[in-house]
Amino acid sequence: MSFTGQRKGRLIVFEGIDGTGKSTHIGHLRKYLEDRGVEVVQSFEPTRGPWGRMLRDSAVTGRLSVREEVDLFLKDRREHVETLIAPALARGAWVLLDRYYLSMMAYQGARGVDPASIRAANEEFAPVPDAVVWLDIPVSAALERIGSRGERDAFETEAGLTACRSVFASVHEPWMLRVDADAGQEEVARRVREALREFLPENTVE
Ligand SMILES: Nc1ncnc2c1ncn2[C@@H]1O[C@H](COP(=O)(O)OP(=O)(O)OP(=O)(O)O)[C@@H](O)[C@H]1O
Ligand SMILES: Cc1cn([C@H]2C[C@H](O)[C@@H](COP(=O)(O)O)O2)c(=O)[nH]c1=O
Repeated sequence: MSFTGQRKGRLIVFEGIDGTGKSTHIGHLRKYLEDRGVEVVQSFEPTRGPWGRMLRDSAVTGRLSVREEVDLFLKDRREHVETLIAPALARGAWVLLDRYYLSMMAYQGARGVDPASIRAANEEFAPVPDAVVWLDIPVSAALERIGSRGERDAFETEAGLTACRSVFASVHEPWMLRVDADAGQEEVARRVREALREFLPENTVE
């Protein structure tokens, strides 16, 4: 089975290793779209639901086994799709997500689970994105950005992030849009709009 819900809106996902600027650039894109009259629903994974909270707690209190992570991320995402993503797409909103199942391919993939089987398990119920904006920066630059905001958590080791970046790089799909995010915020925001040009209202990029 794959997702069969109505899709009048767009599903745009921001992905990348930690500290690449996903939440910053979702904010910029949201403003750009809302200024042009588009209804935007912004969300993130792991969510604030019960499964998502267990996952976030584990980043601080001690990492779960990879099987437990897979199980919890799938439960969290299923609930996210049912309660927020599918209804928003059905009514025509644009859904901007900070992480989705590409993160699971990268992060649980980096812990030894086959990324292709993770993708297949997710696509049984989760809508395939219209576009994934992969914000790419070198791991050293990401660690610098993470470092400047305080302690790193258990998901944020150098070896782990290097492995995750390789998984993102291995996804070759027309909807996987790599954006070089190792530049100032204004320039990266412009690159994001350029990458999404075909989707944007009136096809304009300013
Ligand atoms: N283009 C940029 N150049 C320099 N710094 C940036 C840029 N974009 C974001 N930052 C800064 O980098 C830090 C991380 O940004 P942000 O929280 O948006 O990243 P993120 O990808 O959402 O992180 P995480 O995945 O860890 O939640 C913040 O301090 C932000 O101000
Ligand atoms: C969706 C998803 C996320 N993760 C990891 C990736 C990050 O290290 C954390 C979330 O932290 P953020 O600062 O809120 O981005 O969760 C994962 O391992 N698998 C997933 O499916």
